[in-house]
Amino acid sequence: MPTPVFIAENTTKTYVTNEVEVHALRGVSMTLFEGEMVVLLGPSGSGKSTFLNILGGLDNATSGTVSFMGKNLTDFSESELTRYRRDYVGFVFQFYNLIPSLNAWENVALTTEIAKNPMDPQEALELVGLGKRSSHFPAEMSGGEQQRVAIARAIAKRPEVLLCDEPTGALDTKTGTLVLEALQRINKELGTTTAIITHNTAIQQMANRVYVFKDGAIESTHENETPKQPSEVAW
Ligand SMILES: Nc1ncnc2c1ncn2[C@@H]1O[C@H](COP(=O)(O)OP(=O)(O)OP(=O)(O)O)[C@@H](O)[C@H]1O
Repeated sequence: MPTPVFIAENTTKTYVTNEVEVHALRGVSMTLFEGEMVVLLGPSGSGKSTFLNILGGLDNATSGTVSFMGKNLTDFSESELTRYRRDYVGFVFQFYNLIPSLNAWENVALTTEIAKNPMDPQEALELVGLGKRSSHFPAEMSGGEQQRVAIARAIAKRPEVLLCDEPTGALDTKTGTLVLEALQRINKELGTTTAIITHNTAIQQMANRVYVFKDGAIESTHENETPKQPSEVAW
């Protein structure tokens, strides 16, 4: 039996702004298993990022429970959440958030210096196919290369989970494929449980399991018996 990493049960999230309530999540239940790659699809505003942020300890649920490896995240204090994010979670966002004045190696070293059991920054860069670019600065790299540095930075601390919010959203097909190949390689070689939010429905073909969000709930889910390689996915 695969081990559950996350178990979310009936998770809701209501944002209240100027007395207006937005029901971003209306009762999401989902189990993510160790080593899985899942894709979250759904229209804009359907709650995907809110859910991913709750899994990653960047936000908290209004009701329901979310457990990570048997521990209830909803009971964590702020300092426990900070430790959880630092030790267990890698984040990748649409925009790479690299420090322009640091080269690729130094950008990755920023996280390895505070991690418990990090890999060498060079090893992380090699995993994403940028072993030869470690002394290059962000301005000297393409968008896809910068995103791969951001992925190297996220995985260099050997996180249990990698949470990616539109990792290819700013990229063309060719560079996007390289980024997806890096994510798939990390998932396979390190066994990192990976969740990817995307608007690109073709990307679902590389996942083990797909969840489609609608209006703050999961509208449908399905499994892929044989996930495809990014290079086989036409988009
Ligand atoms: N901090 C916030 N304060 C108030 N409302 C918010 C906040 N964050 C998200 N929302 C609202 O919650 C709903 C869900 O947003 P969310 O970003 O989770 O959707 P999404 O599916 O990720 O959308 P997208 O694909 O556009 O990123 C939206 O109506 C959004 O406006």
